[in-house]
Amino acid sequence: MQDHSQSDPARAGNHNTQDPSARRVLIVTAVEAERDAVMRGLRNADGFDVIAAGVGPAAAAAAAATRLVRSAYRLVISAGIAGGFDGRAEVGGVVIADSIVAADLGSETADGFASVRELGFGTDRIEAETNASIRLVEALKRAGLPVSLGPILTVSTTTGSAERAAGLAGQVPGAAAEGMEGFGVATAAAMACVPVMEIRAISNKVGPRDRSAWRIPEALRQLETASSLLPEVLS
Ligand SMILES: O=C(O)c1cccc(C(=O)CC[C@H]2O[C@@H](n3cnc4c(=O)[nH]cnc43)[C@H](O)[C@@H]2O)c1
Repeated sequence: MQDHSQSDPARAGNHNTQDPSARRVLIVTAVEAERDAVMRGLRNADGFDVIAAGVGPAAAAAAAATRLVRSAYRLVISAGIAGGFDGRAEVGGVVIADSIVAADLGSETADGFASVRELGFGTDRIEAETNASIRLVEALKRAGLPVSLGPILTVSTTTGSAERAAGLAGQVPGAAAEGMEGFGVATAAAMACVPVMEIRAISNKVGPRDRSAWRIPEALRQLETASSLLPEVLS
């Protein structure tokens, strides 16, 4: 795990503080390029720790949980690039989660996919912090970025076919984007009773895999812009 906290030496020993004003925001990305984009956007703003946890829900959950037991946070954010569902999120746009959905956590059955919720083993959906998410959507619109609010799916295997994309869109009505870390971060946040958000800049369409069509530099710029709005939105 790469840890590039915008650290404040004064908070050493600040573990589990009861002072809400002292609590910080934890932002978890998958890779260093995403972390660096978030940090460029934040421009050394106070009160944010940004870490690159690695790809996938397990690394994201473990890294977030490790930070959450060491320090008190008022909010945790899963941030990065993602695939966008046709008609819901365009490449070069941004998606903010209203809910964070574990889209492939469950069982295949004779009748199709059954989620962990349907199987009676827990939840497949964690609601995002509503007010801050809506404020960020409004700020992104004012900044002129294409933005949508909707479910962001977490998968352990990226979608690689039109059939799978259609299946996921049918399984989760309104599905807007697909990433690989959100539900891991959200699970760690929920267990620590901390609200969560997910911010995804769209680098590619969800569907047949064509890495040459991924617009990563553009998505990282949009992630940077979205991150630059956070200090005001969360103040
Ligand atoms: O190669 C690079 O320069 C580079 C820079 C930034 C990020 C990457 C990644 O490969 C990030 C992997 C990360 O991206 C998410 N992601 C993006 N598109 C999808 C998708 O269609 N389905 C699922 N996840 C997607 C995911 O969260 C990965 O962790 C490379």
